[in-house]
Amino acid sequence: MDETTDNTTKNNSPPTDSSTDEDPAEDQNRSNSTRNKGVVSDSRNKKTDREGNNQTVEIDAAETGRDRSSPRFDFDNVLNEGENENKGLFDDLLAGEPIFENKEVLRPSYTPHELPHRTDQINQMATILVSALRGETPSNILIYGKTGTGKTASAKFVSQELESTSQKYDVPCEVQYINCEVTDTQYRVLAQLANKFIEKNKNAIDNRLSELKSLIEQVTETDIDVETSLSETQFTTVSGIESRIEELESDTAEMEPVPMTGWPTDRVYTTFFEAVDYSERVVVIMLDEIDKLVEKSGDDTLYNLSRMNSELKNSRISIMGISNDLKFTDFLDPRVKSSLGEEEIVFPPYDATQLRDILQHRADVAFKNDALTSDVIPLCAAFAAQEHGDARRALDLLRTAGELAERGQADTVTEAHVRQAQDKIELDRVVEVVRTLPTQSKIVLFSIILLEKNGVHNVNTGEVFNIYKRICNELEADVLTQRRVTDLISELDMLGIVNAVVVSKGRYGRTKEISLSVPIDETEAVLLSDSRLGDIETVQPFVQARFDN
Ligand SMILES: Nc1ncnc2c1ncn2[C@@H]1O[C@H](COP(=O)(O)OP(=O)(O)OP(=O)(O)O)[C@@H](O)[C@H]1O
Repeated sequence: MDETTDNTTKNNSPPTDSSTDEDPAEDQNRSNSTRNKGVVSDSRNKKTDREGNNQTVEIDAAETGRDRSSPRFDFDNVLNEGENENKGLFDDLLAGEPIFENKEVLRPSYTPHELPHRTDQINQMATILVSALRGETPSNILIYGKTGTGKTASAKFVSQELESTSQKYDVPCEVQYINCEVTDTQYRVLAQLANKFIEKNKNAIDNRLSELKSLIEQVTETDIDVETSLSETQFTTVSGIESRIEELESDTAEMEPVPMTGWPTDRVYTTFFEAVDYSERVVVIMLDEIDKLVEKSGDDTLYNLSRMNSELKNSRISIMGISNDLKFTDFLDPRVKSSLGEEEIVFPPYDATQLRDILQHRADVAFKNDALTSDVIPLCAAFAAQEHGDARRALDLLRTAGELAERGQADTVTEAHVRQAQDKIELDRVVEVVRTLPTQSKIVLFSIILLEKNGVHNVNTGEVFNIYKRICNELEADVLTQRRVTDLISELDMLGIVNAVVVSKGRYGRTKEISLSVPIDETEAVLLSDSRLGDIETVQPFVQARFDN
C-alpha cells in the first residue's frame, strides 16, 4: 500500500463492511453534516463565506446540542467520533486501492521521452535539422500522416533535442511552435512570432545591459587603468560602454509588441522580420495543422515566410509543416509548394502490435503494478488499430478504462472496462457531433428519431420530410426543400449518425432507406437540450404524418 492510502487509513477509519450496506442517501446526509461541522470549527471560513455558513452554524449547533458560544469547536472529536458517522464525501473514493501511479502520462498534453516505432522518422528529421546546429539553413520539411500517428509528439521531441544541443554547444538555434488550428490567420501567425522574438530580444538586451553596467562598476572601482581592465572586452573606454548601453536602451524602447488586431498585415510582417533578424540565429518554425491555416486564409503566410531567407541578414528561418491532410498542397501556389516540400516525411498508421508496445511503455509508468489484466492492452490496441492506427485513441481508451475501474472501485482494470470505455468514448463523440449540428440538421435527425421511436424502421426520405415539415411548422423554423433535406441526410450519413442505403423499388424508382446508427435515447436527449428543439413536447401526433400524407 502506498503512502497516500496509509495516511488516509490513519486519519479516517476505513469503511467497515456494515457501512457499505447502508442507505446511500443517509450516508450523504452524514457526510454533509460532517462538512458542516468542519465549517463550524474553522473561524476563517466563517469570514469568507459568511451568509451561507452562519445559517449552517445555527442548525448544526442546535442539532448537536453543543454550546454555540464555545470558543473552539472540538474538531478532533468530530474526526474520532463513531467511524461511520464521519465518512465524508471523498472517504469511500479514497478507501479503494489506487489504480493509477501517474495518470498524467496518459493525457494528450504529455510529451513522452520515448517514442517506439518512430525512430526512422525521428532520425530523418534530425538529419535534416542538424544543419541548424552548424549555422546553416535546414531544408523545409513537410510531415504527413493520419491523426494520432505521432507527428506532433515526434516533432516536439526532435525540437527539444535540437534546442538542448544548441544550448550545449552555444549555437543560436530556436524552434517556435504554432498550432494553426488556433492561430489560423496570417496576421495571428506573424503577430505571435513577432511577439515571441520581441520578448526574446528584450530579455537578451536586459541581460546584456546588466553585464555592461556591472562592467562599468568594476572598471570605475578598481585601481587598474581603464585600458588594461577592458583589455579582454570589445571596449576600450567607459564612454564606449555607455554609448552601447544607450544604443541597447533605445533598441528595446523601439520594440513595440504587435496588438492582437488592428495593424496592417505588412506592418506586422516588418515587425516580425526586424525582430527575428535582430540577432544571429537559425529559427525553425513548426506549423502544426498547417492545412487549417491554408484552408482558412490561403497560402500568403507560407509564401511570405518561405521567401524571407533571401532578405534576412543575420538570421535564417526554416519551416516544418505538419498535416494530416495529404492533399492540402494541391491548393498551394507552385512556388510555395516546391519550397515547403523540400523534404517530406510520412508517418504511417500504427498496427495493433506497435500500438501494444506504445501502450505498454506508457502503462508501465501510468499504472500501479498488476493493475491491468493481461488482455487490457491488446484489446485497447486492437480497437484503436481498427480506427486507422490512432495512438491517441488507444491512450484515451486505456485511460478511460482505468478511470471506469477506479470509479467502480475495482482492484484491476479488466477487458470489460475497456469495452465500456470504448462505448463511452463513442458516445461522447456522438454527443459532441450531434450537439454541434446546425439547427436544420438537428430537426431532420429528430424526425428520424421520432419515426424510429414509434416503431417505424428503415424510413424513406419522403417519410422523414413529412415529419420534418411538421416539426418546422411547430417550431416556426424555415422549411427547406426535400432535395436539401436529402442532402442533410447524406451529411448525417457521412458523420456516422445515420445509415442511409439506396434501395431499388422496381418501377417506383429508387429511394433511400434510413436508419439510426447511434443510441436513440442519448441522441434524443442531446437534441432536446437545444433550446429551440426543447420546445417540442407533444411528439406523438407527428408520427401520424407518415400515414396522413
Ligand atoms: N510512438 C509513440 N510512442 C508513444 N506515444 C505516442 C507515439 N505516437 C503517438 N503517441 C501519443 O499519441 C498521442 C497522439 O500523438 P500526436 O499528437 O503526436 O499525433 P499526431 O499525428 O500529431 O495527430 P494529429 O494529426 O491529430 O495532431 C499523443 O499523446 C502522443 O504522445
